Amino acid sequence: MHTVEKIGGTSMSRFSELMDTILIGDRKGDDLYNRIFVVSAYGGITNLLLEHKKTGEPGVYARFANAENESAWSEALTEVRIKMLDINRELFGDTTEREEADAFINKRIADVEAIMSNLQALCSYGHFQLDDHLMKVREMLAGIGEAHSANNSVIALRKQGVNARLLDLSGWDQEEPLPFEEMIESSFADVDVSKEMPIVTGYTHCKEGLMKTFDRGYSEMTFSKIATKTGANEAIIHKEFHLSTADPGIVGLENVVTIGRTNYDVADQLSNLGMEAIHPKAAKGLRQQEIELRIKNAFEPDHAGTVISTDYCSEKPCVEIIAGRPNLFALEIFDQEMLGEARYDIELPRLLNELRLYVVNRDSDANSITYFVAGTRKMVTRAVRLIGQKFESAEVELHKVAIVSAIGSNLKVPGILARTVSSLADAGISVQALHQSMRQVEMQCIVNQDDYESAVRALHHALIEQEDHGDVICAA
Ligand SMILES: Nc1ncnc2c1ncn2[C@@H]1O[C@H](COP(=O)(O)OP(=O)(O)O)[C@@H](O)[C@H]1O
Ligand SMILES: N[C@@H](CC(=O)OP(=O)(O)O)C(=O)O
Repeated sequence: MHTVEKIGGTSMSRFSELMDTILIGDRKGDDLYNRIFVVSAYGGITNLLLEHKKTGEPGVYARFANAENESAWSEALTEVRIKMLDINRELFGDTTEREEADAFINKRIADVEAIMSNLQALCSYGHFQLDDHLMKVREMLAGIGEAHSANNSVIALRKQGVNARLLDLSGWDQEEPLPFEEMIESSFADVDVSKEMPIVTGYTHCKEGLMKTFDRGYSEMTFSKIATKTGANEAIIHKEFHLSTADPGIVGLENVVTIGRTNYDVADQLSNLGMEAIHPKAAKGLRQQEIELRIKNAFEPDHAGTVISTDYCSEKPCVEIIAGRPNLFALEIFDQEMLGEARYDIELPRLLNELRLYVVNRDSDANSITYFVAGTRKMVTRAVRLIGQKFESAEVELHKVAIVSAIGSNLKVPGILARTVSSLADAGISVQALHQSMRQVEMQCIVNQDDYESAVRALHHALIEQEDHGDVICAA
């Protein structure tokens, strides 16, 4: 029986520590095997290759797609190359391993650069449209990030005598794309996990287009598909911290409590806020095959971590996590013609979707609707213009906001809403809007962007630190 284990990008950036914890540690001989590792690109690399996941700042792909200036994307690609070579130097120093690692990535980057230049030249002729090829470019670029980290891991592990094997699913040099499941099956066909340690790229090139169907966070799709196809005993996601009651980076490692158990419903709420405990679509396959999912701290391998299951519900009602999402835009549409008119509810989400703006939440009253969206300012400004054109009597306003949210598998705590609002008021934070749905798994407060971190700290202090949870809420 084997496990499938995903290593997130932030953890991959601390690779030498991973060698001493999850990859090798004290393991010898057979104990090293029966583990399949799926790796993400090193932290920040996919952001540079595509666009920043949270702020939307353009990377190579976004510059190429916008085609504002012909050389902007190639300068950005050079920047990524330098960054990748820096990582290689840090990992391997002046060794032959470094030469091998550098040659691999230089070749990939040179190939993709040539393809992109040729495509740009071709599309200067009116018969060829850049838009028709953008998704392929996006996939090629994304795949380089994972090929880099996976190849380096194999080089480093082999040097330590581990029989690591690179499974490059990014489709380089492949003639025809296979369907997702077939791609996984054929890649594992001749792998003996009891004697080899597969290091698999988080990006899978496939007919359906992993990027098109799942977009960012795709490595979790590869991970869950491998777990279900190979019949894993357990699926494990390794992260930089334990899944905690709040971001340790904001409230301080000494104030957070580790979450021992939670359910997929809570994980979905976290993912909506951009903290991907697990990609919601990745969770589905694992759930259906009843494969247990565990989130672990990559640097504390002996800790049981967090087990996510379908039916867990905290016995005692309590807030389990304070999560949130900064850098959102509130797009407020006021129109007295709106009363009793369903057109707005139908057309506005469609327009936002076409502009690839992610709607985190919405609220409405008799004559206004506000969407809380994530995306670039450029796209949001475009949305404002298009809404104005479509609904002539509408007045559209934009505000920079953040969402802070209290989440729990059993949130039916008496008076919780009042405690939440008064803790923010006591911290001098003005609440711009408040959401709680009848299912009571989450309570969201909209605050000004500048108040984001202090709001997370105030809620964590009031709703979690006051409770006596010890080190772990419900140890796994
Ligand atoms: N509730 C939380 N528990 C643990 N980490 C959190 C939490 N909320 C936010 N974080 C932050 O998430 C970061 C990891 O981000 P993520 O994108 O999930 O990483 P990865 O690269 O491993 O996929 C950590 O550095 C941590 O600061
Ligand atoms: N590196 C990719 C894929 C991924 O899933 O990354 P991470 O595991 O670091 O969230 C991204 O940023 O989208």
